[in-house]
Amino acid sequence: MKKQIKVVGAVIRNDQNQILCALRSPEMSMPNSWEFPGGKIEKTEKPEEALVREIQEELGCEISVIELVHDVIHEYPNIIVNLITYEAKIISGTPVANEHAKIEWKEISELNELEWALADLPTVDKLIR
Ligand SMILES: Nc1nc2c([nH]c(=O)n2[C@H]2C[C@H](O)[C@@H](COP(=O)(O)OP(=O)(O)OP(=O)(O)O)O2)c(=O)[nH]1
Ligand SMILES: [Mg+2]
Repeated sequence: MKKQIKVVGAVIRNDQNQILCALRSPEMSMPNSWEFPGGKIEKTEKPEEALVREIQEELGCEISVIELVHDVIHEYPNIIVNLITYEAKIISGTPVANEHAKIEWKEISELNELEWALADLPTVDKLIR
C-alpha cells in the first residue's frame, strides 16, 4: 500500500497581497517544484503548531496562522500527500531560504506561471479565483 503523509503548507501574504512562494531544492524530494513552505505534521502536533514550527525551521521567522485555505489529498506515483494549507502572516523576522533553492514574493496574477507541486494546484486555484 502507498504511504500517506499529512503535510501543512503556509500561504504567507504580505501587506501588498503578495504570496511567499518557495522553490524546492534539487536535493529535496519533488525537486525544483514550487510549494507552500511547511512540512510533515508530527504525531503529537496540531496542524497549526506544525506549521509554525516548520516555518521557523525553514524560513527563520515567526508566523501567526489565520485560517484554513484548503485540505487536499493528492496521489503521486509513490506517495499520497494530504496537503492542508493555511493563510498566515509574518509576525516577526524576515524569511530566508534555509532549505529551499529560493523564495519569492509573487503577485496573485503571477502564481499561474510557476511549476507547482501537483498537490498545490487546488490551493493555487482557490487563491486565483
Ligand atoms: N511543504 C510542502 N510539501 C509539499 C507541498 N506540496 C507537496 O506535494 N508537498 C510534499 C513534498 C513532500 O513529499 C511532502 C512533505 O513535505 P516536506 O519535504 O516539506 O516535509 P518536511 O519539511 O517535514 O521535510 P523532511 O523532514 O521530510 O525533510 O509533501 C507543499 O506545498 N508544501
Ligand atoms: Mg518542508
